[in-house]
Amino acid sequence: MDIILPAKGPDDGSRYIQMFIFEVKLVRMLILGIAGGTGCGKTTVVNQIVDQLPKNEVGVISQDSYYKDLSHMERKERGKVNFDHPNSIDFDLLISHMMQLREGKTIQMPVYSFVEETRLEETIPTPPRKVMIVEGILVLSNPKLRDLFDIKIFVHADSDERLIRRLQRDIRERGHDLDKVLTRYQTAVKPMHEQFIEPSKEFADIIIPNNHYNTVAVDIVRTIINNKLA
Ligand SMILES: Nc1ncnc2c1ncn2[C@@H]1O[C@H](COP(=O)(O)OP(=O)(O)O)[C@@H](O)[C@H]1O
Ligand SMILES: O=c1ccn([C@@H]2O[C@H](COP(=O)(O)O)[C@@H](O)[C@H]2O)c(=O)[nH]1
Repeated sequence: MDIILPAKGPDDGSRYIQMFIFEVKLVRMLILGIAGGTGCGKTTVVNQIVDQLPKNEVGVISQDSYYKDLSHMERKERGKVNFDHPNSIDFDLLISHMMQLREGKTIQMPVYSFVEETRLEETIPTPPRKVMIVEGILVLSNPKLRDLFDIKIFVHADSDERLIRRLQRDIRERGHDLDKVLTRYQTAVKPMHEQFIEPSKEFADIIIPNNHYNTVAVDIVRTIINNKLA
C-alpha cells in the first residue's frame, strides 16, 4: 500500500513524499534477556539452562560479542577503555541482529577476544531459533533492547562473591593479572555496576539468587522454555 503525505518544505508547498509500507513477517520466537553484574554467573546459568534442551531449538547471544571494534587502537590504549560503560557496546548492531533473527534471518555474530581486547575478523553464522537467550551485564539497561525481551531475568550474587569469581576467572581465562583485575574493578567495574547494572534490576521479571548454584531457578526457567517448545 502507498501512502502519500503532503510535505511542508520551505521552498515548495506542493511537494509530496511517497512512503512505501512493507509487511515484515516475524517468526514466533521467545526471547529471554539475562543480566547481572560481572561474575554473578550469567554464562554458567545460561549453560545450565541450555544443556538439557534440544540444541537446534535454542540460541544464545552474548553481549560480550558486541564490544565495539577497537582494532584501530594501540594495544596499550585499548586497555584503558571503560568496558563496563554502555558506550563500549555496539547496541545498534546487537538490536539490529535481534530484529533480523525475529525476521527469520541468519546473522553474522561478531567474535570478541578478551585476550586481545578487540573484535576479531571472523564472524559466526547464527541462525534464528525458537528460543533466543541474550545475556550480558548491560542487556536490561538499554530500553530498545529490553523491549525485545519476552522474559527479563536478573542474576544476583553479592559483590564480594562476584569479585572473587572474577579474579579467578580473569586470571585463568582472560589473560589478566591480579593488579589489572583489581584496578579495573575499582575504576570501572564497581562504579558502572552501581550506575547502570544494579538499577536495571528493577526491570526484571525474575531475580535469580546465585550466591550458591541455584538448580531450582534454572529448572523453573527451563520449564518455561520447554512449555514454549512443546
Ligand atoms: N553459583 C556459583 N557458585 C560458585 N561459582 C560460580 C557460580 N556461578 C558461576 N561461578 C563461577 O564464577 C565464574 C564467573 O561465572 P560466569 O558464569 O562467567 O559469570 P558472568 O557470566 O556473570 O560473568 C566462573 O568461573 C564460574 O564457574
Ligand atoms: O576486553 C575486555 C572487555 C570486557 N571486559 C570485562 O568483561 C566484563 C563483562 O563480562 P562478564 O562475562 O559479564 O564478566 C565487564 O565487566 C568488563 O570489565 C574485560 O575485562 N576485557
